[in-house]
Amino acid sequence: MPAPINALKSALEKGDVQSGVWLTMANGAVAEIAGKAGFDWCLIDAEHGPNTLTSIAAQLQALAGTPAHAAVRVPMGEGWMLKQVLDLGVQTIVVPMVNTPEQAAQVAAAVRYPGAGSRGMGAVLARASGYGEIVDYVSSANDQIFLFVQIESAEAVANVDAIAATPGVDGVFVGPADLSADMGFVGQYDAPEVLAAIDHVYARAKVAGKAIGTIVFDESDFQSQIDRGVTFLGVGGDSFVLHTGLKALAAKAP
Ligand SMILES: O=C(O)C(=O)C[C@H](O)[C@@H](O)CO
Repeated sequence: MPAPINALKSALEKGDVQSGVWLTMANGAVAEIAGKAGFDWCLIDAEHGPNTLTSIAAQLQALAGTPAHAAVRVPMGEGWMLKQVLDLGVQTIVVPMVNTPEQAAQVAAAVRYPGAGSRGMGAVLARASGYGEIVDYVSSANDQIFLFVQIESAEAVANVDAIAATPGVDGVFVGPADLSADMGFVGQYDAPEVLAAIDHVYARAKVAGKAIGTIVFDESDFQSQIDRGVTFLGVGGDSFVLHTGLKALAAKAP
């Protein structure tokens, strides 16, 4: 029995748009609600969400019972973090702050077993292999990994060709908030210089044949992102929806 097919990877490789939501509340019930809401994927954010391996595991178990594909963003591209998250069974990984091809190569190696990387062996006892049920996990896991590296600094933009060309990098994900801040336009996601940099990243990712991801919060931006080549489209976050939804409800309360 091989590793499960990564349906999100299959869809992205066909160029299908896959939209999803950021999960930052570290809560299994929230993950379950989001997973059943109709999104193609839910991303458990361990960079800006208060997530631990325990809360990530709980959300993965919750999402397993829903149609949504589970992705995880690790806090940084550290091999030990990636190993632990992969052993939980995650197959789609987003790594923030990848600025150089050397960093891209390091994280690409960390998420795949020898032959294509340096991922440590341990899954036979882990959730990833069904605690040993998936006897061919190690020999089949590499092909089901989808790695997004985040382009979210001026340095990363300057290095985008080399980063995108890195073997094992499957997609580039633009972080508008950090990119605009690093470029000197804090909070100004629509500054012309920022938009030009993002367009450059998108164009170079297309040349490299890699998937493009980003996250926007205004539904009026969704189609333009898709028109520009984004297929892994974040459309919002759990806490933001809860905040705005509860405020709207409170406004109606007698
Ligand atoms: O820099 C960004 O923008 C991202 O990487 C996405 C944010 O971290 C996410 O919290 C949505 O704003």
